[in-house]
Amino acid sequence: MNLVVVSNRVARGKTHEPMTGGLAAALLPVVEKSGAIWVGSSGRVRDGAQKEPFAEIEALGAGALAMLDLPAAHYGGYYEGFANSALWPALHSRSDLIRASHEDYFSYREVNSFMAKALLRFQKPDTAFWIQDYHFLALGAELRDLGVTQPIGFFLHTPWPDRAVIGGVPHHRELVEAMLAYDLIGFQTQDDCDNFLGYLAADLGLAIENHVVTSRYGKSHVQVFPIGIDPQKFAEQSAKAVSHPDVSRLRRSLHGEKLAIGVDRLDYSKGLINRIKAFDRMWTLQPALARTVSLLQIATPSRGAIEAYGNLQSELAKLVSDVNGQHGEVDWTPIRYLNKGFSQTVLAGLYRTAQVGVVTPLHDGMNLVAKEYVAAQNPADPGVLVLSKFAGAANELDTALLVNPNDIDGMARTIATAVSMPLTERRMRWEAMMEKLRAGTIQQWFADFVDALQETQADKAPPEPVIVETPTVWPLRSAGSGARYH
Ligand SMILES: O=P(O)(O)OC[C@H]1O[C@H](O[C@H]2O[C@H](CO)[C@@H](O)[C@H](O)[C@H]2O)[C@H](O)[C@@H](O)[C@@H]1O
Ligand SMILES: O=c1ccn([C@@H]2O[C@H](COP(=O)(O)OP(=O)(O)O)[C@@H](O)[C@H]2O)c(=O)[nH]1
Repeated sequence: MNLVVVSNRVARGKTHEPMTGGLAAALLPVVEKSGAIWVGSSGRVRDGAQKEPFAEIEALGAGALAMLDLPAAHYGGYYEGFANSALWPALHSRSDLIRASHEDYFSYREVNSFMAKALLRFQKPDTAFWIQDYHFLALGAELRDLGVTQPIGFFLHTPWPDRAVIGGVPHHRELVEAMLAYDLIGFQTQDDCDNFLGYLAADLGLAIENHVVTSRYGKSHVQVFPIGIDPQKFAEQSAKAVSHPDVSRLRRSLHGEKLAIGVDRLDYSKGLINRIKAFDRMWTLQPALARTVSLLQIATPSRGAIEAYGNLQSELAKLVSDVNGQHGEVDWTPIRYLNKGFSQTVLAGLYRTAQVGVVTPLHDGMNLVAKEYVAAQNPADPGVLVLSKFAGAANELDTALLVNPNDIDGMARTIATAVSMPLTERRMRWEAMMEKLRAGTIQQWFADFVDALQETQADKAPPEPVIVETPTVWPLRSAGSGARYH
């Protein structure tokens, strides 16, 4: 099978650089090994891209990475607009933040259609397409409209909320109907899957049998595939990274004091405000914990052109400054707050240095940081994970200290409990979590999805290999080493 993976953001094979987001971080090692072609945005835009598309193509393991310049006229409306100001807030149950104009929706559909046409160049008779995430809900339908009959799968990395919330997204009905062009639709958790099926049944009046729904496109299989990490890799990296200059400088600066760590994109879904308030509350209620435990919060800038993100950045910076002003001493800073990214190698060492990992999103598809923190611990003296019950990861990491991120007092008490947890209990909880991580690796996730996508073809007539030639399908101009695709 010739696999074509598609996502808005792609990652280049450089593990010494920070990864922006879990999707790119998770896919890089597995796509690299699989020999697939990974197609996504180059992060650049181009006037007239629809007439003359431009892709930078480079080798990626046994396969290739194709990075497309997206149409300048539609990029903003697609990425900052419909994808991240309408779909993202809705998918994270923040109806209050939904902002969507008809122009943005038009741009979103234009970029989906642009991507579909670009993908035809990578199509072979035995191709299977695997589309990632909410940026491309309608890409499968666009491909079907272009005559593609090969298997097309879709995986959503975010939550799928209650049907009432989805109902608040303009054009929700046509988008969900378009999703039914996918042969396989994957979700992170059973709750997401149930919410989606609930929408199909109640809003579209569709019958669902054994997680299979039939629409004008045929059958779509709806299943759960919790994304994982490579725990072995994080364990090895973290053991090595203790001697990295950033990690050893951090350790020396602690003077034996305990450390809690948070690593998040600066996103309102991550619950950063409530987290900082919980630390504030903890130091207020238990002053003995001042100087005993501090917080290192890495908050990597994200989607800064969107108002809600800019507002969060200002609010958070002010809150951190207030809390440091309140609890700090001439020789002690309660919160080290960094707006920059680190490579995963360094992160692994930072995770291992911290006795407590705090992962407290209000809603999160999975949250790979939670899994990475666990995998990076020293088996002889593991740290404690404080984890929101609203992160997808909580389904597997159920021996973490689970918290309600809206309950600031509760979180404050739980962080204090984590700081003083005895070694035997830490080990017991950690070993149970490691077992789950070893059972659900990223390699397993990738293989399970691809196998399930192939299985969806069992009840179909063998596909006619269709290579569509229409005047709207253009050749890609390319740069780099992969000209073999053109
Ligand atoms: O590409 P950006 O706009 O910079 O955003 C970064 C990514 O954020 C989201 O990541 C999700 O995927 C993770 C892996 O499955 C999951 O653990 C996390 O809960 C999700 O939030 C987004 O879904 C990606 O498309 C973005 O690339
Ligand atoms: O400075 C940083 C911060 C984060 N990450 C990576 O970014 C990903 C974040 O994924 P997660 O699922 O936690 O959240 P997302 O940002 O995708 O919503 C993880 O793999 C982290 O290791 C990184 O490489 N450097």
